[in-house]
Amino acid sequence: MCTAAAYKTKDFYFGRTLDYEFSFGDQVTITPRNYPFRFRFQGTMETHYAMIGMAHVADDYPLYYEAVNEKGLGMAGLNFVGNAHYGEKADGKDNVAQFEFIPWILGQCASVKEALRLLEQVNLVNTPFSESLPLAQLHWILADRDEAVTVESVLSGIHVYPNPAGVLTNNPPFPEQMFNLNNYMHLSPKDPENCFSDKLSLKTYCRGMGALGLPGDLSSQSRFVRAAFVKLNSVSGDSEEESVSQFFHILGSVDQQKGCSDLGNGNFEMTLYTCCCNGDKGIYYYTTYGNHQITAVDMHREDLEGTRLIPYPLVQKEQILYQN
Ligand SMILES: C[C@H](CCC(=O)NCCS(=O)(=O)O)[C@H]1CC[C@H]2[C@@H]3CC[C@@H]4C[C@H](O)CC[C@]4(C)[C@H]3C[C@H](O)[C@]12C
Repeated sequence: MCTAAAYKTKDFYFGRTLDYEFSFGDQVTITPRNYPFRFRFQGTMETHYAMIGMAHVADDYPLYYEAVNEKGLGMAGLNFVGNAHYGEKADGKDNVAQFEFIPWILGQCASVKEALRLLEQVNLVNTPFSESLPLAQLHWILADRDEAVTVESVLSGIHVYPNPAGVLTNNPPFPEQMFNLNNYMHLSPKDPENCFSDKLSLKTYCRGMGALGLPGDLSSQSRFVRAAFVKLNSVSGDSEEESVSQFFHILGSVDQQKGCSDLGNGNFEMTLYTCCCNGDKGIYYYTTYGNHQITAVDMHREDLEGTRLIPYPLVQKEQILYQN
């Protein structure tokens, strides 16, 4: 499972948790403007917006899990197993292989508005990257500082939904996730009133009782409710430190500890990494399961006119600051 969120203070922040039982070999990867993207059906994109995100680099190609571009548009792919469906190549469409979707959009679009226009033409094609990297069943959240949408390619075609919650997890399909929030409209960050009965003198005996009933488990529907509640009620200062810190706290609400989701054979799902991209500054912040210190890569410290990928291996070990 994974959870993604878009958040705005002074700047725009976008990030996700990636939950899985093993790593694909992830690297924070910058794609500069002149790296040629060779699409399977759409020819070569010689120049494009620069982007930064987490990717598995294979054959010198950045297989992005999520990224933001230099214009502040962010996009993340999250598992959508059993529902995702990609088609065959179709005439008169922009045929984009599933693994090319993030470069296709972030390479050319400066905003969600621009992406919506491009999406009308897109046909997501079921071509795998390679034999060893087969199709991933995903859906996507696309967000800028003004709005967010969810993109789902299913049997009936591509659907683009406005995403006013600005969060995404996994199954069920997005309209059901949003409908399910109706069940939680009574949750509040404020103290509850006694609506139960005026014949009982019920009282708030501690803080935080307004959100009693917020689901605490790791299922994707529960994480959706939790991430939406925490994000939409989030209060933080708007400095870079306060915003980034708050963003990690928001995603901390859906953190998966190793041991709590047993997949059998000694495998456990856990939050392998959590990231927060500042879309305005092009800075990618991350923590990993084994390293709680926030590490950052700033794309503007690199030559964005370059032609070669710039990958950074993750800092995976805990860095403890001894005070004595
Ligand atoms: C595993 C992750 C989702 C985590 C998740 O949600 N786990 C819950 C399981 S569940 O919800 O219980 O089912 C997803 C998210 C993004 C994916 C990569 C996207 C690029 C590339 C596409 C290629 O085609 C295949 C290889 C490739 C590197 C992909 C590997 C893997 O698929 C990634 C990491």
